[in-house]
Amino acid sequence: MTSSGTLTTQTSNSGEMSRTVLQCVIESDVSRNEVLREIDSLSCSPANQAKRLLAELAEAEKNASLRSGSRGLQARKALRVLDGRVAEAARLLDEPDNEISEGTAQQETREAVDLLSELQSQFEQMTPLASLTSQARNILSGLGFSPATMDAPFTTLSGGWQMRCCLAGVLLQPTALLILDEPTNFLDLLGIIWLQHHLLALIAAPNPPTVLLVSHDRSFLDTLCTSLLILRNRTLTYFAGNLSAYEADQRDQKLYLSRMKEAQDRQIAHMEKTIREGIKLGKKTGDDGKLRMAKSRQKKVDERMGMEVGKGGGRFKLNRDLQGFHLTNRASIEVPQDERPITFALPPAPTLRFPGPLISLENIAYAHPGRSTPVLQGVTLTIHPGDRVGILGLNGCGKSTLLGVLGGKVVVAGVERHARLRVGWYEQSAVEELKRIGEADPSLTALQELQTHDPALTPQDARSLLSSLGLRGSTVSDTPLSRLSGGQLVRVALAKVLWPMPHLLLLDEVTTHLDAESIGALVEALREFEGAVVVVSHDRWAVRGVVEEMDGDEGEEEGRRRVVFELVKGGLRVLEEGVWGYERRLERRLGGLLKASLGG
Ligand SMILES: Nc1ncnc2c1ncn2[C@@H]1O[C@H](COP(=O)(O)OP(=O)(O)OP(=O)(O)O)[C@@H](O)[C@H]1O
Repeated sequence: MTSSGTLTTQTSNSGEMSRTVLQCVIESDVSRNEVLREIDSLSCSPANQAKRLLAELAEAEKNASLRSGSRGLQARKALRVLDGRVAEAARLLDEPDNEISEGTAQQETREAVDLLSELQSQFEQMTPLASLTSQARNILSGLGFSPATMDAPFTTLSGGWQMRCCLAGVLLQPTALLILDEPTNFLDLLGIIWLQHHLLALIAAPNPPTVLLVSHDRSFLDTLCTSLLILRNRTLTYFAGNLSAYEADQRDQKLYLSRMKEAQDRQIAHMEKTIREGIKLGKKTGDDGKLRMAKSRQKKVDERMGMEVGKGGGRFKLNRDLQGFHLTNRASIEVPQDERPITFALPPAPTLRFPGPLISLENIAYAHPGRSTPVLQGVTLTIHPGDRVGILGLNGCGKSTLLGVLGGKVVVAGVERHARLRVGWYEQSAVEELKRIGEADPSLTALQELQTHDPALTPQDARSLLSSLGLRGSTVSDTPLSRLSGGQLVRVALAKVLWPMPHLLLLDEVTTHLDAESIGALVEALREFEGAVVVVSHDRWAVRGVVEEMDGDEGEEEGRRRVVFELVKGGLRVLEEGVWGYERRLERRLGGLLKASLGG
């Protein structure tokens, strides 16, 4: 059976009050449901199928040309069907058929029996419920559910966990086409790594589904994708390879074509010079040979310069590589022009009048009101100007709470700040907050919102700040906030964080609504930023890009500390092997669960 699973369509299926998470996941198997429904409709609708079948059989019984044995057999078959005893009916179907005469009644009976037989074979191919349940439990574990949460009612879950449950439902289905739209959005790194391995195993298994994946997580995309569909300027292009390969190919193509064009331009200039000289000399001396040679060269310049290599990499051939009517025999060399590149330009960080650390936390502890267990305990951390600090950790380990302490919202003992410290804090909920503001005032624009944030900000300064983050023109002054995309709202939120310019930037899951190209541009800008940056993210590529040293960095930024911490059991632990080491550790931790999720 060919079917497709989508993450989005499952939400409403899972909304019933009493069903547990596990039930929701199992029942979201659409192909299984389809077969069960059909069997159900055959056996449970006496008003149509059953009555008609029985009536036809009774009619057939009266027909002298039918042998009673055959009629009896058909009747028994139908009754089994109507009872919903599918396996029993299939066994009867395997019994040798008796002689059956032609006729409408018999024809319909035969159709019903065939249909049942087909349903039976589909049903047999379906995973038995017991193993489906254990598979569902493994998938839910991989996505971070504890056994207790699996048996809790679906409606008691938060939005993020409900989305994980829907994702589990999609992953459970046998499917020919698996469409996943930003599946990592609600996952922590452990969940992302599990999903990555689960999908890798799925596509390596016999009869793998085609997986159509939309994601802004580069590491995830690069590991999984074997080909890309690039939608740009309303045109869809195909590339055989992953995102890194595509970018490298684009760079190589551009370099190759621009070198080819430069060389050919020099050659043309030289040929034109010799043509001019040849014509001049030919006319002066009356040498027709020179004039003929100049003419032939001119023809070559006019018709034969351009692409020397065809689409397949071989010699350029007019018929194959340049179809249609053309005035020349070659395609001209088109060096791909960069589209308006996506850039983020962060204003320079202000300097502090006197030196010293920006902020120090000395053995701090914090428990949320009403909670007995502290979410932070014994945390010691010092941040100096220019530092790059990454904080990784599983969902709920306290990363946002720690940023709350650094940002001054959560007040605890043991915190010392530089007297002039200005902190810019991009909160995880920044986009949702802007959406709320936009809904409350449907005419409010990004420009107005920025000026509300700081009335001292002139419209020109607000425009130039938004423009440095990639928002320009009528998008900032005419389009209401409520109509901006998630990526555009991230830019508005960042503009608010960057004004007035902070010494310390706290970024909590800033990549969530950005596309891969924008994330690349933001990472690039953050690498250049002179102030200190603390980044919390489940995006391995982004944390690596902002915090860790890259080739060619050495010696460039003396004194800049780069460190990645894991926040675990309330405390910070330095990840000596950085993001890479953490990823490997999580893989080891997932161990058997990775094998179990595919029933292996
Ligand atoms: N205002 C609050 N009152 C009570 N508990 C809270 C509050 N805010 C957060 N918590 C709890 O504190 C713990 C840490 O939450 P926090 O948001 O800091 O984690 P996190 O590591 O940032 O999670 P995530 O990766 O999901 O963003 C969680 O168990 C959370 O439920």
